[in-house]
Amino acid sequence: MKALITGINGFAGSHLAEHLLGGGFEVSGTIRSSSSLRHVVQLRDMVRLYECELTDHAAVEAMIAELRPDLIFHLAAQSFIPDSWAAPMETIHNNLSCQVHLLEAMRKHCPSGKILIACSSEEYGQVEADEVPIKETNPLRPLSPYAVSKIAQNFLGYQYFKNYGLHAVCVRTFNHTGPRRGEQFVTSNFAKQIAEIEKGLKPPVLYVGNLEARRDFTDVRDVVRAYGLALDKCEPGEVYNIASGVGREVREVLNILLGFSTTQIDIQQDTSRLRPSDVKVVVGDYSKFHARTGWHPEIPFESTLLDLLNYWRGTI
Ligand SMILES: C[C@H]1O[C@H](OP(=O)(O)OP(=O)(O)OC[C@H]2O[C@@H](n3cnc4c(=O)[nH]c(N)nc43)[C@H](O)[C@@H]2O)[C@@H](O)[C@@H](O)C1=O
Repeated sequence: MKALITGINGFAGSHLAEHLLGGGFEVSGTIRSSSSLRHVVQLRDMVRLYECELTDHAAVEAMIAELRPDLIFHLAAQSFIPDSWAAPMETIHNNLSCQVHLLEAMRKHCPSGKILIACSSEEYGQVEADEVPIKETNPLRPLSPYAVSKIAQNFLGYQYFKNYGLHAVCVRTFNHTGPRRGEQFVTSNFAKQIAEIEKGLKPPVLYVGNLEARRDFTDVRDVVRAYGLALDKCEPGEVYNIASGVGREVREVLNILLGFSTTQIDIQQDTSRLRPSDVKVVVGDYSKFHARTGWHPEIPFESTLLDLLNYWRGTI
């Protein structure tokens, strides 16, 4: 069975590659010409890499026509929310053009393939206190250009299923983390700062943004397992939450990470890390996905954070 991962050198993409290789899949993945390959370097001999700019429709069509994958895991995206306020059109254009190019190429060259579209809990946006934990049926009230782009990706999957019968499954993944998480995201950013302070590479001050936001974190290794199950067992045209069901304040995340270190560290708010709007509470209900697949997150959050901190301790 041939699987294609867009953004294989990314955080989730590299973990998914390892998971699928373990399951006996023939794995290919897209990278950009500027990619460093650092997350897939150890897999170089086991995966086939396509240098393919997904915003280029001819390049995508040529790749899909050649490979004709059975499964596509579409993970590549501009995924850092603050960047979407700084450059909204870039996020919208990037996330939508990649999606349309893949769906069009599939329709022509591998119409019986399956595609997983990595969408986001950000689609729910403004969530009221009585709507938590959030179900897939919750209204979508997006609060960032990124959220709007993910809603559009989500509905493109639905539209291609309805129009052409393409097997498109959308997952709304809540926050996830673990080793290799990009350093701009909160868990990784705090962990990297701690590792730098421990090594004396920066003064003992850890900068933070809004510590009051409550988020639902899952280990990336549980998330990629869910992605495999989604294409194996879920209904096309449908959307599924992937979450842990547990909400934690960012302050709690910080305290867990600090608890792994014996170094004395001061905390300081950096106002440039605050956002034009930050959803207060995001906690997901994953019962629809569980009913279909039997999936539960398995890795304790503390282990995830320790693995992440140790990743930075070994990287910098
Ligand atoms: C589901 C969703 O998940 C991710 O988006 P995100 O939630 O924006 O992730 P994050 O790690 O940047 O922020 C989480 C929370 O943490 C707060 N926060 C406090 N202090 C800092 C801080 O210093 N840095 C950052 N980055 N955040 C901070 C920040 O204000 C926010 O409330 C992406 O995968 C996205 O693609 C996606 O789909």
